[in-house]
Amino acid sequence: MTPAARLSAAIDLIAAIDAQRIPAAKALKEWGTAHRYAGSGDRAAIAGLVWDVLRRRASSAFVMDADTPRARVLGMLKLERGLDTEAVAALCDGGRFAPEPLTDAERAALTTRTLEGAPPHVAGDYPEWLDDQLAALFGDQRVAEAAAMASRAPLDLRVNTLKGKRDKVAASLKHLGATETPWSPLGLRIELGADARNPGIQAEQDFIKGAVEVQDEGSQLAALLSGAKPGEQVIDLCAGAGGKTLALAAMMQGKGRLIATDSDKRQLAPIHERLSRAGVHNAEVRAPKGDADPLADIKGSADLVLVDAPCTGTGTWRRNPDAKWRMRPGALEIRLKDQAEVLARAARLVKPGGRIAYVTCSVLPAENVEQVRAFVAAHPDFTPTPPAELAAALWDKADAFLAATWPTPEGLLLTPRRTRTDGFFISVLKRKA
Ligand SMILES: C[S@@+](CC[C@H](N)C(=O)[O-])C[C@H]1O[C@@H](n2cnc3c(N)ncnc32)[C@H](O)[C@@H]1O
Repeated sequence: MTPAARLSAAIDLIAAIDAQRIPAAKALKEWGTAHRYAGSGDRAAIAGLVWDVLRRRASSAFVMDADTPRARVLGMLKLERGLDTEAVAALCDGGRFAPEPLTDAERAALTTRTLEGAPPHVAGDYPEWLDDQLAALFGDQRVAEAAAMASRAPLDLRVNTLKGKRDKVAASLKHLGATETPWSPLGLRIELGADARNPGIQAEQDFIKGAVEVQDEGSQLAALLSGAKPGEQVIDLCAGAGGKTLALAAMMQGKGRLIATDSDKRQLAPIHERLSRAGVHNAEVRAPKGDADPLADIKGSADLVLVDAPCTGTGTWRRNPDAKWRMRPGALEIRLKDQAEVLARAARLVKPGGRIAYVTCSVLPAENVEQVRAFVAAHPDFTPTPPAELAAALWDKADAFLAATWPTPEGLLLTPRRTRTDGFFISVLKRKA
C-alpha cells in the first residue's frame, strides 16, 4: 500500500471507531481480517496512524477547526508527525486510494492555526471531566504533564537477575537498540518508531530463556521500592498476569515465601508459564475458588503485602490512548471502592512491623494520596514511609530520582514527563511493631 492509501485506511478506521463505538484494537483487528492483502508493514503503519490520532484527538480537531475523522488525521500529521502543509497535500492528492485533495479551509488551518487559546483539556488531550483533578494536582503544569502522558511510550524490559545480568542482556539486545533505562538497575529500553511494530522481543533467546521480561520502568520501580527481601513472606494480592510477582521473586533471590493471588482467576492465567520461564521456585499461586478466601489461613503474618491496586490506569494512557477517551466518571467511583477494600484486606494480612506497598498506575489524587490518607485515618497503626526513605532503594540515583518525582508525605508519584516512565504512585505503609 502507498503512504496515501494507508492514510485513507486510517481515516476509515477512525470513522468506524466513532460510528460503532468500538475499542481501537478491535477495529484494527477487524480491518486486518477484512483486508488480508495488506502486509504486516501496512498494518503496523496504519495502526501507528490510528494510535497517534487517538493520542492527539482533541488537539488535532482544534488545530483543524473541525472534529471529523479526516480533520483529526490531518491535524495529527501536523501536530504529532510534524508534517508541513505541502507534505500533507502531497499525501492527499485525490489519486486512486488516496484521500481527497485538501480544501482551502484545510490548507489554511494546516498553515496558520496553532493550539493557542485551546483550553487545557484540548491542548493536553484528555477528557474535560478530569480537568478539575489534574488541575488540583498539576496546576499550570497539567497541559505539559498530559502532553507527556499522550506521547508514545518506549518498550521497557526488566532483566531477571535469577537468569541473567543487565550488561550481558544489553549486549545481546544491542541490535534492537536496547539501552539502560534512567532509574531501574535492571531496566533496558527500546525506543519505538511511529509505526506500531513490535521489535519481536518474544523471539529473542534472552526472552525465551527467561532472562528478560517486558515491564515498564515505573512498574519495575514500584516493585523495587516495596523492599521485598530474601527470606520474607510476601503476598502479591492483585497479582494479575504477574508482572510484579516476577520482579518480587527476583528480589527475593529464591528465598522465602511468595504468594500470588487475585480476585479474578482469569487474570492469573498467564502467571504460571511466566513464573516457570523466569525460573521462580518459591512462588505459590492461589486462584480463588468460589466464595472461599484463598488466603484464609494467613492472618497478620506477612512481612510485605503488595497491593498493585485495580485503578483507572491514567498513568498508562501513553500505551493505550484509546482508554482515556473511553473512561467514564463511574469507573473511577468503582475503582475507589475496590482500592479501599483491598487495602483493608491487606491490613489484616500484615504482621506487626510489616508493610503494605500500595501501588497504582494512575496519577489521580483520589486514587493515590487521598486513598492513603483515608486508609491511615482508619488504620492508625500504619504510617507512610517518607519519600526520601523510599527513594533510598535507588542508591546513587536516590537524590536525582526523588527530585524527578512528585513526592508527598503519602508516597511518590512518577509521571511520563517527570521520570520518563508510565505514571505510577507508590506508597509503603509500615505497621507498628
Ligand atoms: C493493576 S492490575 C495487576 C497487575 C499485575 N500486578 C502486574 O504487575 O502485572 C490489578 C489487578 O487487581 C485485581 N483485583 C481487582 N479487585 C481486586 C480485589 N478486590 N482483590 C484482589 N485483586 C483484585 C484485578 O483482577 C487485576 O488483575
